[in-house]
Amino acid sequence: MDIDDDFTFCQDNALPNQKEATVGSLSFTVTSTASSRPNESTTKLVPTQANISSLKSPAQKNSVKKPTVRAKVPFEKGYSQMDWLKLTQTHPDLAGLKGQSNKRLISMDEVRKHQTEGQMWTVLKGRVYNISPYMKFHPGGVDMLMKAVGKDCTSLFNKYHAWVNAEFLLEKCFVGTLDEGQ
Ligand code: HEM
Repeated sequence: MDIDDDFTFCQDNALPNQKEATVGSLSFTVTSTASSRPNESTTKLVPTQANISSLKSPAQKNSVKKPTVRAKVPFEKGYSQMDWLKLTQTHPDLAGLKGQSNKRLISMDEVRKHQTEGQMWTVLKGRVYNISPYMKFHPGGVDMLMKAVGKDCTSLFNKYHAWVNAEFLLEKCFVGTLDEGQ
């Protein structure tokens, strides 16, 4: 509300262009307000801080997304993905088969029994792997991969990285096919 419109705002003798007038027995103080208003065209409207933020569209507000935290573990020297690929090409028996065929069915019971150093088995998408040699190469860390040992880790695997080509990475660690009928 403007000062001039506010009848509670008393400015006795404060305004210019005042004169006395009478109508019958009543007398009034007549005040001309024509020149007392500031020139509105020169008035600047400066938005407050609160207004500035409310002027932003919702799209602008949410355009900066927080990055998803990825718990990738820095690899130890000699345990990069490149080192793993080299090892898969040079090691004669990463699966630890010792001459046994990998063209056989393996029960879940047998998988559960393989939880020792050198023989850590897991099931991924119906295939059984010895992940023991891959432990220190796993970019998600040893602790995470240990959760897969002796179990079917398919859902965990898909939860963290369904896009990873494990069939290729663990090709040389393949020990057999899970016997789904058991
Ligand atoms: C068993 C076979 C597995 C293989 C071959 C494998 C392989 C990989 C690879 C290649 C990466 C790097 C992914 C990237 O750079 O985008 C990775 C990261 C990771 N893995 Fe695995 N992984 C396996 C199982 C698991 C399991 C069972 C878990 C969880 C219990 C897990 C948890 C993680 C985590 C937390 C990361 C780091 C975060 C990320 O890259 O998004 N992995 N893994």
